[in-house]
Amino acid sequence: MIHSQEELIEKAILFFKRGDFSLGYRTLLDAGLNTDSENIFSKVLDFVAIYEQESSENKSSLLSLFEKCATEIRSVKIENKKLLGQTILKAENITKNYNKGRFVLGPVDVTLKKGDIFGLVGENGNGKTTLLTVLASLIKQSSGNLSYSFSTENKDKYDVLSKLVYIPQRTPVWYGSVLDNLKFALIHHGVKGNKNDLLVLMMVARFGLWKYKDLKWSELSSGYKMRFELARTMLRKPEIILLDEPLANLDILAQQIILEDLRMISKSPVNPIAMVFSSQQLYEVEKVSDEVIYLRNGKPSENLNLDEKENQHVIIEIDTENSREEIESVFNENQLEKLEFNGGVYILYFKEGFSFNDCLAIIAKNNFSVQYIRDISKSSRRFFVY
Ligand SMILES: Nc1ncnc2c1ncn2[C@@H]1O[C@H](COP(=O)(O)OP(=O)(O)OP(=O)(O)O)[C@@H](O)[C@H]1O
Repeated sequence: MIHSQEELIEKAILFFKRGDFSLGYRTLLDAGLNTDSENIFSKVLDFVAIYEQESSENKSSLLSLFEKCATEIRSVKIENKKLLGQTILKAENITKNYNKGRFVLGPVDVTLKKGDIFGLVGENGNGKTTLLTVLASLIKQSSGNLSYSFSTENKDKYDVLSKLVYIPQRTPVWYGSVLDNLKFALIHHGVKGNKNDLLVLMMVARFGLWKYKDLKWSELSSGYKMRFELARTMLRKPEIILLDEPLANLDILAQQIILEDLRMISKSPVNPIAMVFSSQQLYEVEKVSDEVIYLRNGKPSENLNLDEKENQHVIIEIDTENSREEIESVFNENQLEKLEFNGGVYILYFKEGFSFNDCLAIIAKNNFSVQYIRDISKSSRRFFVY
């Protein structure tokens, strides 16, 4: 976890030096954005123009310019307001009924702090969108309390909604170019003139839209549309972001970049944001989330703290060409408790005292052909088993 602007800049340089150029670049842009200084923005954008021109994958020739830019950013002292960890949203005993009780969400409790990133998973129709839209105050809960603690007093409902952004699964169509739309969004937020131009370009670079800034909605792929939504959202300086299926329709690389960006945004040492996002990409969700809320029939499952030690039994998911009989034959009855096959992968439940490494050793010794193996003992994946 990064706790200060200084650490963020150090990290950016380290990433770049190690050859993780894109991560270093995005981290540097985050640090630049934190300064909120037009002077710094224009210096960073000089570097951006060179970086974006560089066609080679290997950007190590730009290291000294990168470091120079980092030094400029470092010259702006930023007060550490210690916002990370402050409670910003509290939802207690929330329920929502549809169709005279045919679907009931909850009761659900959610406490979100700045810097928290929560994943929301569950099969289709289990209430993920309903919960997100209740948390976003877009629909009213049937019962329960919902409160926000933003850093400044909210004047009115519009004020609340500007600090809280909900990004729906199907984002609306917009007209004109990426750049013009972002400029317009920022004007709407009260920033005009030179600062508007610079800040928009910073955000365009930050979300990888530099080469696409003149394109229209219809010319962008799903991944870039999502990047645009994030750029537009961040211009509003939100304190809570709620995202419905941001990974839908994205290829694996785009998913990883968006997830890393969500993590970076939420864990910002200067402007940390509380975030909840729903997704069907279970493992990816678990990788970045501090907590996972798993909904089944509208109810959150208990015992889903991923760190909890309660589950001592190892459960593994394995994709292998070996047959059920072969699997059963290599584990003895003191080891394997249960074996399930859903047609795609096997789920093996082991008895207490048998570890994942014990399992790997037996599989290796017996020369199994393994396409894939994963320890799901602490994953919500185990709730998706029938
Ligand atoms: N406006 C509505 N009026 C009546 N029923 C609704 C309404 N919105 C959702 N529902 C019902 O509530 C249930 C939960 O829907 P919701 O969209 O919240 O689930 P979800 O987990 O987001 O599903 P998916 O993964 O398919 O997007 C479903 O049975 C749905 O039919």
